[in-house]
Amino acid sequence: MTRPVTRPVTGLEAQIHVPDRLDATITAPPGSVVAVIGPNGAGKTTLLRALAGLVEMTGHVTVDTESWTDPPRLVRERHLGFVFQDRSLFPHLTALANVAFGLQSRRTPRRAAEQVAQGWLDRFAIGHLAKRLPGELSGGQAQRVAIARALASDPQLLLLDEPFAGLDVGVATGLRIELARHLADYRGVTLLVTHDAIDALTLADRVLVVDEGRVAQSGSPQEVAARPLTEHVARLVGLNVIRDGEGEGEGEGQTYRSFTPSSVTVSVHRPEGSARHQWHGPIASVAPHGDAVRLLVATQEPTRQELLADVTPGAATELGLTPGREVWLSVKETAVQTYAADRPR
Ligand SMILES: Nc1ncnc2c1ncn2[C@@H]1O[C@H](COP(=O)(O)OP(=O)(O)OP(=O)(O)O)[C@@H](O)[C@H]1O
Repeated sequence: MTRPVTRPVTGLEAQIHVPDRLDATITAPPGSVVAVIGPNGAGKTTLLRALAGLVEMTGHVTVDTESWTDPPRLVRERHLGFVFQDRSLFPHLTALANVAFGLQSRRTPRRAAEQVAQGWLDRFAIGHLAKRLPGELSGGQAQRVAIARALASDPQLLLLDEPFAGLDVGVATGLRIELARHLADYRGVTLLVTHDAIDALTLADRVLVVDEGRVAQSGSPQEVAARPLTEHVARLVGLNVIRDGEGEGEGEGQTYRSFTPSSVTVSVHRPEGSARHQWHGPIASVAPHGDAVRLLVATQEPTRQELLADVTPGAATELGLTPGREVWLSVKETAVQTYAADRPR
């Protein structure tokens, strides 16, 4: 759906400070999809809620050259669509009326709003549930209504907080395809909080990594996946990453080393020689991973972090690789990628 051009479309520019919770700067051009990733409690939801006007903040939020913070606009005065984790559908309105609500509040006549709303519900395969109240829907169905509602009014800013969480795989896949189709034509800015590397890699043009209330990294999904700067992202993309010179400060100038779990050699005795990339510690967990067995090893000084190593099922049995077993890990120099952190943009 395209919106008539009534104002400049320049995207999002925001600087957000929420005491003790978040300090983040974000810019996103029109039509871009920014995946926001980071561990639990990092500040991702706070970022979205601050943009929506639901959290007290200092700084500024500018969308398509309009300031939403100076003077402060109420949530309902911000043209945004959001799906928060609690879904927050209006309990007394039917699914159809929930989706039509945003359109009507932007002066679309009721009949027309309901037609558009029905189209969205049909697209998400829940058209037959239009007359149900949220309390009569399953969690997954309510989530689809919430996503339909967020998209239907063609907002300037779309905020999706883990929209696929808790859905079964088939439904999530269908929604992803539908959402990707919609986002391809959407001229506003989308922020998508996700714990899924697939979402970040397939739906987003940019990734913003939030860690401990700060932006730890930002870049294209390919850049971030290839050169992760946080352990959390390394895990999401299935890599090991080690920060060199711990304690020497972080961010710009810091050097990182990354390598794949399959490049790690696991032995139960200290390997001969003095390989530069060698660690030692007990196995924390063992799990199947595709055709391999993936070990998580809690390495000791000086790295003191968990590293992944893939071994064949045969080797796992032969070497008795079970949790608690002490092992040595080593990696050849040629398998290690070394890079420096750029300043987060
Ligand atoms: N209403 C609140 N009042 C005070 N602190 C809060 C409030 N909501 C969240 N926090 C704190 O702010 C920090 C960031 O929380 P936030 O919900 O933004 O994290 P998140 O990255 O979205 O995490 P998750 O992935 O678990 O949803 C956490 O330390 C959290 O405990």
